[in-house]
Amino acid sequence: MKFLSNEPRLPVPSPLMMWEEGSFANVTLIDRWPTIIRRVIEENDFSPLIIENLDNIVREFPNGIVRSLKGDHGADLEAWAGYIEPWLGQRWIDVPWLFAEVYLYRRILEATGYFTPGNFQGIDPFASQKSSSLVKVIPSIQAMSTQVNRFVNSQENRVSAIALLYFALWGNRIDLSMWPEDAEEGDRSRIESDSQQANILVDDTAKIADKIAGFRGVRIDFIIDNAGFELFCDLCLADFLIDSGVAERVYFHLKPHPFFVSDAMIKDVDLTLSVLMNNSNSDVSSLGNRLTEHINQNRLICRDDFFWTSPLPFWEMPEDLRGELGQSELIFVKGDANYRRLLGDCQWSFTTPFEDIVCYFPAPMVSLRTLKAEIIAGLQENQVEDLNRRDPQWLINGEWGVIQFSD
Ligand SMILES: O=P(O)(O)OC[C@H]1O[C@](O)(CO)[C@@H](O)[C@@H]1O
Repeated sequence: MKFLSNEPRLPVPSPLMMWEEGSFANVTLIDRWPTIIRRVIEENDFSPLIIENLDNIVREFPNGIVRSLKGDHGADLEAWAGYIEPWLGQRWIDVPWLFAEVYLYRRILEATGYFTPGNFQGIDPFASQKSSSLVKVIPSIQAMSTQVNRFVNSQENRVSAIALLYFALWGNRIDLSMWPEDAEEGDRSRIESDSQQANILVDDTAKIADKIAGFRGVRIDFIIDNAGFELFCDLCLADFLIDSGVAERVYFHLKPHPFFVSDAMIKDVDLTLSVLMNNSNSDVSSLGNRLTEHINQNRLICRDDFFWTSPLPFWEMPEDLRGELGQSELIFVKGDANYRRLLGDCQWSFTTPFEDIVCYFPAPMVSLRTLKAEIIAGLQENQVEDLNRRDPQWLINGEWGVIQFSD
């Protein structure tokens, strides 16, 4: 029997909070957010007033109070009045982590005048980090473009699809809110084939490849996460789906404004394509040209929507967006923050069946996510015990991934 509902099938547990000392959410509030804001100040040429606005946000952590947004001309102000209402007047440390984090990124834009007519309107405070991270991964992009062009000319569609799914997963290891592009972390775009499979905790790739094998000229969607190497990997998968005839159209759902440092907007797709097209390596430029052709022919379509930058769980998706996504045969949900929203950022037991939570999703979906928050579903009990023994940081270090399919 098909279960039809707009909500998870199980009672929803309470959300992840930030007050628990030692939790990743607490470290995020106390250490990571101030670092992110200081970096925005260093990397931009903002006015003294804007710098003061940004400094003031840092001073609010952790005991400052959640307040309404100022009338900064954002098209999302009315929606935000509703999101903030339940938490108004409460301390940052006492409100749910997901709400606080999304509110923080909106407050940064209020502080920098992103929506306000004036000198800094439309300036992406994270632009320089995004573009230097893209430059840094050019060698990986060159190596991968050669491979992708081979996939496109090969008859082995199943093998190609599986390889590209792994790339699209591990591309999510790079995330500038966690690992700034100049961090001494080694090259996170390096994808080693042995760790590709060994570190995947749930791997539904075979089921997805079977599903894709049955498609001809369908619609496929991506709820996109980071710009840079991850977006490049997503573009490679989209290119393959279109070229192989699997998809007639691929839709990319992007953020309407800067978010979580490295999240991709439509302008980041445009920038990536122009970097690819202008690269001196012919494998890279031909891939860039092909992707641009897909855009020109309306086969690769980029959309944005304020729902993607809201603090709501995905089961509160507005009806029009739900109807739109419902036309898709398969939706790739990319990255950690989107995974948190899929699960409502709640404290599910790690062994809760994934399907029992995400059954509300409007179309078959695949989550491709490396773990960067203390939330997950769909594991086996012995897996959790084993991971706790082997790698105490397994939930947050980005070294482990899931490819979880819900039909
Ligand atoms: O780019 P991603 O994969 O969505 O990750 C965003 C990161 O920011 C966080 O929200 C923490 O600040 C994590 O959940 C996640 O690691």
